[in-house]
Amino acid sequence: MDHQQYAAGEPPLPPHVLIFPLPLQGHVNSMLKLAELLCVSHLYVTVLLSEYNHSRLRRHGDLESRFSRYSGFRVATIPDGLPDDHPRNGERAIEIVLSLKKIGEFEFRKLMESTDALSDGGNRRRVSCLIMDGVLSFAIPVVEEMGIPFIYFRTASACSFWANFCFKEVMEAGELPLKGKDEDKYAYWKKEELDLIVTSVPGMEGFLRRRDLPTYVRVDNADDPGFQTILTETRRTAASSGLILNTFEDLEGPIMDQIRKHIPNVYSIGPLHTHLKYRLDSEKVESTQNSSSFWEEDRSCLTWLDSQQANSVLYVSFGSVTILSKNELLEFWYGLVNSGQKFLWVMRPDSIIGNEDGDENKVIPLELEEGTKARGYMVGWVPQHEVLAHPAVAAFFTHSGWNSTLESIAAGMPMLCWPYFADQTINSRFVSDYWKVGLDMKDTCDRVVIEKKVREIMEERRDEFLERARSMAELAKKAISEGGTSSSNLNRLIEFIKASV
Ligand SMILES: O=c1ccn([C@@H]2O[C@H](COP(=O)(O)OP(=O)(O)O[C@H]3O[C@H](CO)[C@@H](O)[C@H](O)[C@H]3O)[C@@H](O)[C@H]2O)c(=O)[nH]1
Ligand SMILES: C[C@H]1CC[C@@H]2C(C(=O)O)=CO[C@@H](O)[C@@H]21
Repeated sequence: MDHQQYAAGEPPLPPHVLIFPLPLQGHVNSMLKLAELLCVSHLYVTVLLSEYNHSRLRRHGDLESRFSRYSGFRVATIPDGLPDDHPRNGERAIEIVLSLKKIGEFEFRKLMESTDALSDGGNRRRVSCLIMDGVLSFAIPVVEEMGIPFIYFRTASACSFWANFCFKEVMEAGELPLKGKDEDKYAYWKKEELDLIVTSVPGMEGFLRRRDLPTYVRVDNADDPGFQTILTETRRTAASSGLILNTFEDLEGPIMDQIRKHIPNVYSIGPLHTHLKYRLDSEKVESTQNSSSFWEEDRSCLTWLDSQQANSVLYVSFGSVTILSKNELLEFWYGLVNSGQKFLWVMRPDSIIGNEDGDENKVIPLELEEGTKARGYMVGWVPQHEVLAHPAVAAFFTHSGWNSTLESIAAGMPMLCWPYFADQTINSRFVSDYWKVGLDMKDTCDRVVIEKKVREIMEERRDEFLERARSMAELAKKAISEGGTSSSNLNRLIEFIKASV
């Protein structure tokens, strides 16, 4: 126990956890949920955000009001090193990692030294534990010098973490599916070589194909800075006191057993969104419809859903990073309209390449406009948890980001997957071929295929997927309930944090 942290006769100050998510929506969402779970357990928490994202959250989310009931909660900020007009989306999202790798240590050291480890003039204990995003290790030299223990939180799936962890072996086995220099992605997708089974990721030998590997491997040479960064940052996790994953044992237990051979202390504590709701309910804390969105939520979609028949709508969203070319947009649009199904489609304002001047209406053929008026509804950003829980929604057409995948699993919702990049390509393979709760449509963007798959997920095979999705949702519920694996792991994590002061 650190005796300098409280005056004689005063009760000791609570442990102080510093949480640093990679500044992307998908990472901030799940790490803020962990932050709130720790606040509910009366720990002091500081969340470190990038200045850029903090201002977006202040504009569109409800961070301040949501956390105002926790006196031990604070936000701190550092720059991400990118200019304000950097897109921070699409394939360029990796540049956030590369930029922080360059400037992060300097900025983090400055922050920790100038604030005496965020101790607020002695009102708070100095940071006693760091929970760091699993792709960022720049803070580690600083906390090691200060004697602060650290844990990684990888916000992606266990299956993708494990495949990334094995990249070196994949490379040594000659199984890296390198893309030709300047090769167009559609030509690359057609390569038969991508259908070969990967043998060098233990536990996935039977069904993982090269095209299912996380897309960091889709580079023209193994020296690519993005690929190398993911490889080294993932391997570094083994040097930490533990690894937190937003998943649960009944979903990814066998894969986590592989990870535990290298990192014995794995805390699977997901699904975090339902876990948080469960603990807030147990503590009789009102759980508001909280939003940590970087875009304004358009709640009119709920009114539109209210006017639709039960199980009649396909929810379409490709998350916070995906960007589509105008051609891809048209293929999706025709596929959806031609399927004859109702759809609610999230189209972020920044998600179409070349639409910065807001001229999207110029290119929309009349039949698409009419088909959308009759059967569709489009919005910029939605309250996704509420949409997935709405009785009108029958299936989720998703990019297979890990939060969306887990949110869909917890809602017992079948999925049609069109992975865009990163971990999404392996998540979608697990959805279709391991958990069998949906269809994988990777590496194609063709209106005829889209129409066919939409019909399959909405009509022809929905019952089959629904049955498995509902039993998976039950297992997710069991995991976060008292005595469940995620609940016990969260308690174990809190004990670790308390013991490290
Ligand atoms: O209209 C919308 C659309 C999305 N969401 C939320 O935004 C999050 C999106 O996260 P995710 O589904 O994980 O996708 P990305 O935003 O693409 O997340 C990034 O981060 C994830 C976690 O590491 C990775 O799995 C993804 O590949 C990566 O792109 C989810 O919580 C959604 O509920 C909304 O609230 N409203
Ligand atoms: C931009 C990407 C860097 C790595 C992150 C990731 C992961 O495997 O942790 C998944 O998708 C992206 O969010 C991140």
